[in-house]
Amino acid sequence: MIYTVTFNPSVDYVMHPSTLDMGYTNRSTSEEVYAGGNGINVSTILTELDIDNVAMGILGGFTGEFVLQTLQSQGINTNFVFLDKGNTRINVKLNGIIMTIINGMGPNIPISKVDELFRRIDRIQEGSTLVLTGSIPSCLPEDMYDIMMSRFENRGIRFVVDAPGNLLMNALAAHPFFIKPNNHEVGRIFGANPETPEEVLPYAHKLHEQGAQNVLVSCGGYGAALVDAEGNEHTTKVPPCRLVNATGAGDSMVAGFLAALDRGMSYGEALNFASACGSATAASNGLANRSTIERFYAALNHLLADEKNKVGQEVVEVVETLDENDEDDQES
Ligand SMILES: Nc1ncnc2c1ncn2[C@@H]1O[C@H](COP(=O)(O)OP(=O)(O)OP(=O)(O)O)[C@@H](O)[C@H]1O
Ligand SMILES: O=P(O)(O)OC[C@@]1(O)O[C@H](CO)[C@@H](O)[C@@H]1O
Repeated sequence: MIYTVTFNPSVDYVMHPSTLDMGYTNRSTSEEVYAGGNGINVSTILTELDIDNVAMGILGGFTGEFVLQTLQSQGINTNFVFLDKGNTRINVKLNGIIMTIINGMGPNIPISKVDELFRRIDRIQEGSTLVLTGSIPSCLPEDMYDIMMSRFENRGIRFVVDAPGNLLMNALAAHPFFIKPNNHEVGRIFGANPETPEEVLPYAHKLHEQGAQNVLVSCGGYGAALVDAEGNEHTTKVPPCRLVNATGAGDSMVAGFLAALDRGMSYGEALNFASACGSATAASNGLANRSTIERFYAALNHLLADEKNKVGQEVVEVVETLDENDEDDQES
């Protein structure tokens, strides 16, 4: 069973302003509201792919109720601790000419609620996977993931960590099963500026040597690279597509990689499937649905096969058809 943990979930409020002038009233042409937060996004995609999982974390107030109800209406298994006071944050995504994001700080979380969450995690079985992903609210210790991995080590639990900077680096000593930084995060860690999958590979090897088993580095529209648990390297691409909203694209990759391994795919195939999940979300309003993921996976396999065979045109046609089908999906 896979368990995701989200310490600071959110209501993701996406607005589509045609202007964004500071100091003036700007108006949005449409809005969407989603249950968000990294672990919650991972659980949403896992559920979409029929992989058993439970979303855990801490919720509060009317916004917390919205998140819980949304997840339950999507058939996602939940196990959240509820705060006595304070509201789950609202993260505003201004999807205009350039995406501008304002993420809330989130409520104050008393340590008693963290203890309650830990007691629930204590009950998970040997062989489970625990996904620790996203930022930690400033009211909690910065080394929270470290604390958790120490508490739950020697219990036969696989850890997945997708977190920025020190949160990630501190976690390496506990040999997480899988980490997924993006190319910018890797660049900040090593004082470099890698952009492409080929450029991130040397840094992925370093993170592998420092303790992480599988290191998947996403590179936005360039694709992604993987140094797997055996130290073998793989790279992948994304099918050409129109970027709609990349919020949750990284989380979709985390879910896709775990789902693929669960289905018995090889590491290389799992990387391709993860990339299809990420790009399917980047090309969707909200997180991708299953049929979009499957079409993107087929398109990516076409692209990779075509590259091998040096044919090219067919891929463009497949993806153009995908774009049209996706628009149909979203309207229905
Ligand atoms: N412009 C794009 N076109 C196609 N696919 C994209 C694009 N941007 C992101 N993706 C897909 O999403 C994956 C993750 O993107 P990215 O490297 O930006 O991760 P991230 O920063 O962790 O994402 P986020 O924090 O937005 O969830 C990429 O590897 C790719 O599959
Ligand atoms: O403020 P954080 O915790 O760093 O990021 C939160 C967030 O931006 O990440 C998710 C996408 O990955 C969104 O659903 C959510 O709003």
